[in-house]
Amino acid sequence: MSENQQHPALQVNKIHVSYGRQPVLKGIDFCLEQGEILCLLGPSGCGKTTILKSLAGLISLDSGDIKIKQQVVSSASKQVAAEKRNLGMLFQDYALFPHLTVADNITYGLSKVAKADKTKRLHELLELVQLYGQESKYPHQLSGGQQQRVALARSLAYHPDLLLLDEPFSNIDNKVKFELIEQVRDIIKKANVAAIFVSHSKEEAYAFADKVAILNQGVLEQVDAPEVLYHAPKSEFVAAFMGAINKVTIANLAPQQRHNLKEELHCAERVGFRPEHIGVVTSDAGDPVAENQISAILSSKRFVGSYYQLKLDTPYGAWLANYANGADLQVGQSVNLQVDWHQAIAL
Ligand SMILES: Nc1ncnc2c1ncn2[C@@H]1O[C@H](COP(=O)(O)OP(=O)(O)OP(=O)(O)O)[C@@H](O)[C@H]1O
Repeated sequence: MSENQQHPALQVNKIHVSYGRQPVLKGIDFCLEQGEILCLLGPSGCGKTTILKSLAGLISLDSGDIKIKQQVVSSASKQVAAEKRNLGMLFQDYALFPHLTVADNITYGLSKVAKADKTKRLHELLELVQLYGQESKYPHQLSGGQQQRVALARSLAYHPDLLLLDEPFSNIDNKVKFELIEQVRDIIKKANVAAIFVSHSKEEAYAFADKVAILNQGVLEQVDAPEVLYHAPKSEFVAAFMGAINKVTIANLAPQQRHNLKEELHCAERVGFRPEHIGVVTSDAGDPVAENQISAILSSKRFVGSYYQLKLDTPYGAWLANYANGADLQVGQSVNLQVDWHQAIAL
């Protein structure tokens, strides 16, 4: 095993950061392997940009430390200058030089490299970001996605140890965004560089990141693969942040519902389940309710494309359900619900 594979590319150890007397990061702790992509995700003001600035060396720490490739770059007593951290950066506005060609933009940071090596690296990078043949063009002659790939090639030019991406897809048209995300992900994987990505969008995080770190008011709630965050959130905040969730207090559940819960949930106080885990059975008012079903009234419905999102008044409160045949349902009608309790999670 090589040196790089044995040690994480990045270690963030219990960092605390304040602006004046206001604590903003409260003990953030995570690691990243070489070639791994982590997304920082959370509501506005939770501290995503502050983490990125701490990694970039633009903000000093109150305590804790940051190591890049085993070297401490930030601690309460040490601050390696931003330009000495060997970081690549990619921002939402590409920040390409409009008067320079693609080739000159890409090699901008390689001024101290010998000409032959620079040309070799340029060709490798053009190949990597699939812009061969475009090297003499100027930024305004390229699409937004192509410009972002030029910016990415520039940020990878000097083999950074860590790539920082600050909302790089937010200015890209939705129609081509996910294609670009896939391309950028492929490029980062080929370059085998560790990358930290800040985003507001769950969908971008799902498509781009290997792991997602969910932040809440300066605290890291959970770091996991997107599927784990969605299906096995460790807190109610993460559960709700990752998508709609129906909540129930177990003590209120009828015994025939409660006994379908997984055994390990029997000692939880509250459980939640996703709207896709409710089956909807239409019924006529007055029809008997089957033992495993719950009767409810449809309070609203919303067409969201491949299904309808139903809002239901149930004996346990308002729930959401996803239902394909929503066109046939009338607001105000009674329906019976069958919850897949096996999918419920502790909150
Ligand atoms: N220079 C500053 N001085 C004082 N407080 C600041 C400063 N920059 C940010 N903050 C505060 O620190 C907290 C975290 O801000 P930060 O920009 O890291 O959040 P964020 O998660 O990136 O937010 P957004 O998603 O809106 O960009 C917020 O409460 C913000 O108001």
